[in-house]
Amino acid sequence: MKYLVTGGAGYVGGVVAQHLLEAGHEVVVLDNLSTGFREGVPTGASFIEGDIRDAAKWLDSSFDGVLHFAASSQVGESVVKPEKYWDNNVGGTMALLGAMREAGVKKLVFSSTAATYGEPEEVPIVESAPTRPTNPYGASKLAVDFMITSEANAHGLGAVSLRYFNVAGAYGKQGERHDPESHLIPLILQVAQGRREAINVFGEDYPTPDGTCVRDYIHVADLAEAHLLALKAAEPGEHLICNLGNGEGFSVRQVIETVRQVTGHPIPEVVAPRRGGDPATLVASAATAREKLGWNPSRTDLAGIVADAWEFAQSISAAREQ
Ligand SMILES: O=c1ccn([C@@H]2O[C@H](COP(=O)(O)OP(=O)(O)O[C@H]3O[C@H](CO)[C@H](O)[C@H](O)[C@H]3O)[C@@H](O)[C@H]2O)c(=O)[nH]1
Repeated sequence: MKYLVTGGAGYVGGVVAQHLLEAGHEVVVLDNLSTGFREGVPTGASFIEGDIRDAAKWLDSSFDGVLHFAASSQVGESVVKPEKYWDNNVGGTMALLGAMREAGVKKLVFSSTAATYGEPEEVPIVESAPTRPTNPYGASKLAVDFMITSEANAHGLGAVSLRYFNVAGAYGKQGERHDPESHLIPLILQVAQGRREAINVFGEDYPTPDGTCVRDYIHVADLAEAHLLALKAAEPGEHLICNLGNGEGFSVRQVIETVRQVTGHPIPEVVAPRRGGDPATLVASAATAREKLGWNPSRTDLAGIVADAWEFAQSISAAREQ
């Protein structure tokens, strides 16, 4: 099959593109390199440097489906620059859906997020939980989910939205890196590398066992496998929404301790004020993904996830020093 992967020069999109190639598919990556890296596009994929708003230039009936990752995805930035999120995530996806309709491409897998739920009433979170996003990033992704449902109902699109919890780890040459770095595991690894003195713990007075925020960390390769299963499960005229997480929560302090064990570095920590908009606990129920996609994550051990992230962090530092 031939698939368009938007955002395929980014972390998750690149890993999914790699999995598609390994499964024998033809892959065309469309990425404007605003946050992605050209070298992250897997070998064997064709690459178009371009914007999703112009997808109609390249999308034609030779494609069997689209996997859509291209988006702005920084929660903090979305609060100060909401217009960027409505424009890129909502406007961009509207253009992409229009191009798909014109070209007769009827299958879509969309990268949605746990941020669509906001502060949950109950954990683990099921897909029928209330969606009350606490920031424009989550709101823009929720708006896209609604857009996709209506496209499926009106025009027969077969779609699956995958709501990711905290994606981590690495696969092949793709790992997590942002500029500036803002995510917990890569930041702690920078401390282990001596590039940062200490890790800030954003709040230790949450209603959790050790007072720090609890998240559900999922290996990027397990996440990628769900996308290939979603392509098989997508049915014309239907929009399926599935959470992707391991169903087990780890606190910020547990993650720091795991990084100490994996890297052998002491990792000093500094308690800092809470970060705005952080829910105390986000843990997925992935029962829908297991039942409807046949998904069965196998890399659920946090130390293993951190070890893969550590190997990637070391490889990019070695490349930087050359
Ligand atoms: O220096 C840091 C960085 C993070 N944290 C804490 O570590 C946890 C994880 O933070 P991340 O920034 O790594 O991840 P988030 O849970 O905030 O974000 C994830 O979930 C969001 C939705 O809520 C978005 O989908 C986002 O892209 C995704 O990475 C949070 O409690 C955060 O407060 C710290 O204590 N110190």
